[in-house]
Amino acid sequence: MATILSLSNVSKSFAGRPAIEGVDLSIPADAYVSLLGASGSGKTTLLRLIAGFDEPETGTITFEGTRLDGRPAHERGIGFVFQNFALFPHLNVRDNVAFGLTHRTVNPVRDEAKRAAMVAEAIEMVGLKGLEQRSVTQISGGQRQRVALARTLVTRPKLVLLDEPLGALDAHLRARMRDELRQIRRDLGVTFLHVTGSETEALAMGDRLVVLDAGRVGQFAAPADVYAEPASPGVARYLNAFNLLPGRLDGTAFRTEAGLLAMDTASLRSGHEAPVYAIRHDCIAVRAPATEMADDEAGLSARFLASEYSGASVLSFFALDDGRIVEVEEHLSRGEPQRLEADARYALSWKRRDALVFA
Ligand SMILES: Nc1ncnc2c1ncn2[C@@H]1O[C@H](COP(=O)(O)OP(=O)(O)OP(=O)(O)O)[C@@H](O)[C@H]1O
Repeated sequence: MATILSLSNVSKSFAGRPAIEGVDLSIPADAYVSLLGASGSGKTTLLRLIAGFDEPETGTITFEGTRLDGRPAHERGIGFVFQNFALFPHLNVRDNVAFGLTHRTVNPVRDEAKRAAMVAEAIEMVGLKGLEQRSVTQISGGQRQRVALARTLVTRPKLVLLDEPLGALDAHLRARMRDELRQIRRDLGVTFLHVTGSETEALAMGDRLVVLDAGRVGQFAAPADVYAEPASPGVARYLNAFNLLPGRLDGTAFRTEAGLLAMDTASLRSGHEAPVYAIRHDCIAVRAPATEMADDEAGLSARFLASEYSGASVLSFFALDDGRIVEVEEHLSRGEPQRLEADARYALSWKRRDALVFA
């Protein structure tokens, strides 16, 4: 796959504190790339460096084979859509979309007929046909979001940076816009680099997923691969799908404060400073206390605290003997959820091969 954007050893700090550290990335052309990370992990800083609102202290950024060092934002040919997409309130939908084409310094489109055709095409693409004359103060949040997108797409960038573009929308609209964004991107064949703090959004939308961990690239892979095999406890934490139990290797097992966990040697991922045992929420079975474990299983005893329904699944919270909370996810498609008694003890168990042991 051809590379459209590459970053090599890019770093940026604020008042001596690193925000981005030694980032190397090759973003493929014609792809949807999600960028996930905790608050403060450097996501916005990275986008600002690519867009040209900030310059890196070290490293180089290359876009379509050309180094971007020192080149101002408006000459980079990179589009961006930010969360608080400031539209011009005194202009209607069409004029908001046309604004960027008319006023840009590089290749402004002054031919009126050509400009009108490009604007109409962009408006149609984002599904706003019929609303051209409407003031942007008289349309819904989702429609405003689409105006912001059309305003960027009309300039036909090969790369669009999106910083939490769905952040201001309600849950229902967010879900719908996810599909629309993917579809629009596919139709155009451009690259989207989409920053989100939501792991579900990142996993659902990206063909590729970058996980930023304290200013560094924690992992860059297909979402399914990151989910199945996070590269570090830090990456696993952002996915919000793993129980992470600190402890230490003890012979062929892993010792936690809450008990000894049998493990397969194939589960071991070496090279990590602070040892952590990781087991995904949806890999854990809840059984009667003192249920015998099979030879290929591991588990711990825990006290049931509470459950939370979230549509298709139930998330149950248990306390281990060291007070640590373990989460168990049960998919309702597999049948009625178990009835669990508050404060009662249960045996939590899982297949050893489903665990990852970072040590
Ligand atoms: N202009 C600035 N001046 C000083 N520090 C800054 C500035 N911009 C960002 N930072 C710091 O750099 C780090 C990374 O910030 P950044 O906004 O890139 O994170 P983020 O991952 O986008 O966070 P969020 O998800 O909360 O938006 C943070 O510690 C932040 O406080």
